This record gives sequence, C-alpha cells and structure tokens, in this order.
Amino acid sequence: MDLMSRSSTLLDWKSIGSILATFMFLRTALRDFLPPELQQFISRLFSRLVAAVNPRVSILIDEYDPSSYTNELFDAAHAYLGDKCRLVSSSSSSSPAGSTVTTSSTRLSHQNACVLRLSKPKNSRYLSFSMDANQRLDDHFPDRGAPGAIPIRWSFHTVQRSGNPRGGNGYYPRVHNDEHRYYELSFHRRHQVRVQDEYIPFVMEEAARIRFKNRERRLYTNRSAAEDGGCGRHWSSVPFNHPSTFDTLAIDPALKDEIQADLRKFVSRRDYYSRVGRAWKRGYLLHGPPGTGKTSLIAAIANFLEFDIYDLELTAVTSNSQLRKLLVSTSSKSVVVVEDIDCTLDLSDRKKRSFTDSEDPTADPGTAPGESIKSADKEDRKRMGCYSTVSLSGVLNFIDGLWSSCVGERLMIFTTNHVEKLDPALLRPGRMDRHIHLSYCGAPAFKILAKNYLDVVDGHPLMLDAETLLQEVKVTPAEVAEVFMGCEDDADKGMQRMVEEMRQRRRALASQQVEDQHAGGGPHMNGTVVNGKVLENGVSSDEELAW
Ligand SMILES: Nc1ncnc2c1ncn2[C@@H]1O[C@H](COP(=O)(O)OP(=O)(O)OP(=O)(O)O)[C@@H](O)[C@H]1O
Repeated sequence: MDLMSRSSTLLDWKSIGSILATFMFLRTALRDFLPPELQQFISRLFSRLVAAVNPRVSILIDEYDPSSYTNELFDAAHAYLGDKCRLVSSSSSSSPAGSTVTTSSTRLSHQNACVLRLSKPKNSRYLSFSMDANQRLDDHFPDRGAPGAIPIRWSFHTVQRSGNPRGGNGYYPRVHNDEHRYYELSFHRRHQVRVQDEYIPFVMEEAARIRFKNRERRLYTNRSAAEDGGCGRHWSSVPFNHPSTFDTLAIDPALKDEIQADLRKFVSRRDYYSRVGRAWKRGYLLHGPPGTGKTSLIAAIANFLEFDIYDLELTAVTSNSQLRKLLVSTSSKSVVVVEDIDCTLDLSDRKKRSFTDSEDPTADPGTAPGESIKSADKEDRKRMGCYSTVSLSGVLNFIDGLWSSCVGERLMIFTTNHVEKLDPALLRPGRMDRHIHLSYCGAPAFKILAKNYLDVVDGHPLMLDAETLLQEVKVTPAEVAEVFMGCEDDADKGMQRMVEEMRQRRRALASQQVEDQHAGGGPHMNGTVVNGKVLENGVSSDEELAW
C-alpha cells in the first residue's frame, strides 16, 4: 500500500514536470514565432477570460510618475499605510508572533506572518512603519462593520528594473532606483466608482493629516544667512523645540483664554475665509516693555497650534521683491514673526520715502520702481539703528496677504516695545487684527511664576506682601523669573528675595518722587504709580477688533 502510494506520487510529480515543460515550450514558441499583433490579441483574450472569472479590479500605484518623477498618490498611500501598520503593530503586541492581526478596520496578513518595516528618519522623534514586500493589508471604507463598508486590499511589491521580481526578505531602501516599487489596490469591481471618487481622496486627506501630525516642527530664519555674510535671501532651519506653552506663560488667565479661543476660531475658519474672499491669515501685534513675554507668547502660540515659525529679520532683506520671495516660500500652518518692528524698519514717516531705483545703487534688480530706498535715507536710518531697505508698502503688502492667496493658513505676529512709533497704516483693522498688550507683572502673573518656578502656592506667608508691592512697583515677568531661577531649591528664599527687591524699588521710587517735588516738578508720572494703579497684562481697551 505504501509502495503504491509512493509510485502514484512519483507519477504525479512526473506529469506536473512534463506539463510545466510543455507550457514553457509553448510560451517561448509563442513569444519567438508569433507576430506582436497576435501576441497582443492573445494577451487581451487571456485578460478578458481572467476578468470574467475574477470579479476583482486592481489599481497599481507606481512610486514614480513618468512625467513628474514623483507620485503624490504613492507618497499618500505610503503615509496612510504606514500609519495603519503602526496601529497594527501596537495592537499586535499581545498577539503571538506570526499570527494574523486584526484591528477594528485593518488586517495585515502574509501567509500568517506579520512583517513590518520600522525605521527612524534622522533627527525625527517618530518611528516610521511600512509594509514589507509582498505583504497584504486589508482595509475597510468606512470602518469595518459600518453600513455600506467596502473591503479593500492593499499589497506592496518591489520588482528589479531588469524585470526580475525580488523576494520578500530583501532590503529595499527608497534611495535605490534599480527597483520598481508600487502599491496594488484591489477590490470588487462593483465598488470601483466609490473607490475612485471617495476612498482615494480619503486616503490623500488622511495622509496629509498624518504627515502634519508626525512632522518635525521647525524654526526658520533668514537671520543666520545674513550673519554669515550672506544677504538673508533664504530660510535656514532648525528643529523647533521651544518649551514655552500657555501653561508656563505668566499672563492674566483671562487673556490666555481669550487668545486661545481666538486661535482656535481662526484655524477652524477655512471655509469662512474662502467664502468672504479673504486670505486665510490673522495678524497679531504684541506690544509692551522688554521682558514681559512677547517672545515667550509667540513660542506658546506656535506650540499650541503646532505650527512652524518663520522668524523674519527685515534688516537682512534687501528689497521688497526679496521679501516677497521669502514669504512665498513659507509653508502653510506657520507663524511668520517680525520682532521689534520699530527697530528694523522706519515706519513712522511715510512721506520721507520718495525715491527711485535709479538713485539706489544697491537696489535688487527685481525691485519695482519706488520700492527701494535712497542711499541718503539709508544713512539716516543706519544712524537711527534701522537698516532695512524694505519699504512700508512692502510690509503692508505682506500683511495684506497678497502673497499668501494660494496657500493655507498663516498667523503673522509683529512685536514692538514702542507701539506709539508705528505708522497707523500698519495698525488699522484687517492688518493687525489683535493688539495684545503685555505689561509688568501683576498678581495673577506673579502667582503663575511662583507656582512654576518655586512650586509656591497661594497660601505662602509672603504672597500677600508680594501682591501689595506689585501694585506699587514695576517688575517684569523676566525679572521675577530670573530671581526665582536663582533660588530653585529654596522657595522661601526665592519669595524673600523677590519681596526684598520690590521693597528696595519702592524706596528708590519714593526718594525719586521727593527729589522731583523739591526740583519743583509736579507729581511723578513716569514712575511706578500711574493714576494710582499699575498696568497689568491684558488687552487694552482699544485693541479688541472685530473679526
Ligand atoms: N509672561 C511671561 N511668562 C513666563 N515667562 C516670562 C514671561 N515674560 C518673560 N518671561 C521670561 O523672561 C525671559 C524673556 O522673556 P521674553 O523674551 O519672552 O520677553 P520679551 O517681551 O520678548 O522681551 P524683548 O522685548 O526684550 O524681546 C523668557 O525666557 C522667560 O523665561
């Protein structure tokens, strides 16, 4: 019995071998002897036969589109499936190795094996998952179990350019272009319209969302190029990791809430901006004395929105056309910042600027007539500490958002220590939508700093003294932070030093007032007490402008 079964197996193997040999012979004969037209006809016939039997449709998504050398759909599929793989891997941690893994809408399978590729791009905080060659991933659109959900199967393939398919265990770095990589998307033919019209756009949108979530946020500046002897024509960037958040910021809690609500409203209003025909941008002017947290607020805003920052140094920009080029190259979801606008640009007297390009030997060739500035004016402004050759009209165009009409949302933030120096044109509604006044430390801001730096709470014995003194003397949050930093391990010492510092200032102020009175002056209006109270962080009465 055993012998018989073995001989029948041998026979089977023999017949399989001869069938294969015949097939190979026929294939070669067809290829070599049949005219190409006939070959095509047979291939079409064969495809139709397969299609009649197999109701599935496949869409192949190549890595490179021949016309543009990139394929956004491939990149989108890569990001989308990478995220699915991440979900699969996290849900598979408790599963035995090699088993098929299922999430709510995704299943990854390959002969009951589960192989993912994992990498960490340089300087990135995130691990990047991807499918290995010949893996399949089953997806549902919408989620599995939802009414009308359609099953969709993804698979990933790599083929050597010579045409030899490679095995599934080879390593296929993306930089190697001797291989052809593609995703295959297959589904039942009755779902073809929904896949094309709904599922593929959905994948593109999801990929954009995932990329935004996982991107490395960056701080761009045109400053360093200028410092290196260049002219600040380009942005250079570093990862943006500033620790300032709305929690660490010592400003009036009501103001914090207002700013956050305003930002939330702004980013959610894409349709509104497009309906009313305005560029999707918002301008903030932060003003107040040095050390009151303007820069810290910018960092907190960027962290809150998860936006990049473009730190624009106007003194490094040589013309309005260069300014335009820099701005056009900023990405959406970013904060464009111009710090100390009053120091980098002479914005106080527009009538002075009547000049022509012919008079300006340093003008950029692309500068429109009237955009650059006379050399004599430049000299004046150099003496004043203002070096930029960008004109007010250039800056106003930048604020008006002409350059940003084709791209997404942007926040523009200008800071100044001297709001009174700014040209009213810059401040009018629609340009600077909100004026935020950051001022000396008030009690709420002081308490936040005490809590953050010293872990001191409201009930501390010196808190009441501090609150009283804060109504009489001016201290900036930066000064308070500095004192607290020096007493990190001893909260009582920190509070004592701060209270002592404020008492000293009060004494100095009192003797100053006495001196002023002896000198015959009126009441001291330039000191701590202004109309009996100290300014606190907050929105000044004229600054809340309508949306
Ligand atoms: N409101 C604040 N909340 C928390 N920390 C603050 C605040 N203001 C200042 N600081 C601290 O003081 C330092 C300097 O503050 P920041 O640079 O934000 O002030 P600024 O108003 O931008 O000053 P300048 O006008 O000189 O640029 C910060 O690093 C921060 O530690």
